[in-house]
Amino acid sequence: MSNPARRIPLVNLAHYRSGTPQERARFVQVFGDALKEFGFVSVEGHGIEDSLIRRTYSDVERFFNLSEDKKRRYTVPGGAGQRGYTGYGQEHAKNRTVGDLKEFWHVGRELNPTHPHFSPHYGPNVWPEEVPSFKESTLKLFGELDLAASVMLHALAEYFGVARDTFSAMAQDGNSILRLIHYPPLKERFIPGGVRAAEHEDINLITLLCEGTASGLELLTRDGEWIPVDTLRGQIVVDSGDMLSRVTNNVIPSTTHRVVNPKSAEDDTTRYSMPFFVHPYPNCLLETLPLAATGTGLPPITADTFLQQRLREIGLIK
Ligand SMILES: O=C(O)CCC(=O)C(=O)O
Ligand SMILES: [Fe+2]
Repeated sequence: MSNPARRIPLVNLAHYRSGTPQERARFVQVFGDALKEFGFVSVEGHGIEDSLIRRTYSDVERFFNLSEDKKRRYTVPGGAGQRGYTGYGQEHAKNRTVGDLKEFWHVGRELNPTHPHFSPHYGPNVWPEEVPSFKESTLKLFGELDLAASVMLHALAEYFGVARDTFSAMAQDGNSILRLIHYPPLKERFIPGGVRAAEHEDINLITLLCEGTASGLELLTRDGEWIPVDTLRGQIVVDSGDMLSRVTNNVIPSTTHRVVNPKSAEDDTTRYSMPFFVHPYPNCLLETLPLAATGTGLPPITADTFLQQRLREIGLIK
């Protein structure tokens, strides 16, 4: 059952960046409470130009309109889908075997191989020669989302009353990834039993989702109710992932969400979306922070080991 009357909280990032002390404090409170209680929050005033989002979607559409043969040339062998193209049905949610009804492209951070956070597991990017502007638009969007994310992570640290860079330092020059997703109409491609994105939790710290081009995203509330998430123009939807849950000792649990299949032939249109997964640097130790939690939490693990485990569980490492 989904109840369209419930809406996730909305905050304005400009209030945190340049508002009055009261506006800043209010942002911190609403943002933190929303992640804790809902696992999702909508953010406006994020400063990312609408024209950049349009331009990126247009490049993404041009890429996915290429033939299968051309697209497959950009799959990186042995790369666990972390850069370039991953084909339709390749990824499945943890604990499922049927692949999701989507294909996607991953853009990673451009790090020099001599950088201390460079890991041979993740890099370098590849670029589709058929869409010359793809590199510029996606890297620019990557940079802007990265910046917005670090501001949000500052606010989250303030929420917990810990040093402002507690979370942002984990993600600084980290393994964040921009995922450009194409969900074709079901009448064109379908896998029996498949879902556009079966219910799952994101692996990373937080995810920033620019508005999708069609509806379908739903979240599972902490009390077990599926509700639709509107990804409106001008707003970024933010959700909490497993790594944040781990370092906060589940004070901020990760949030289960999914993208449901179109419900009618009329709704059976193409959907694009662009989640930006904020990841720590590979050697970052995910250990329980001394926040308000009780108990000691799970044993420390590096972000890299954790991610490799999860990539196996979702079928990207065979
Ligand atoms: O397409 C969307 O709106 C969400 C996709 C998603 O949840 C994911 O790729 O982890
Ligand atoms: Fe997700």
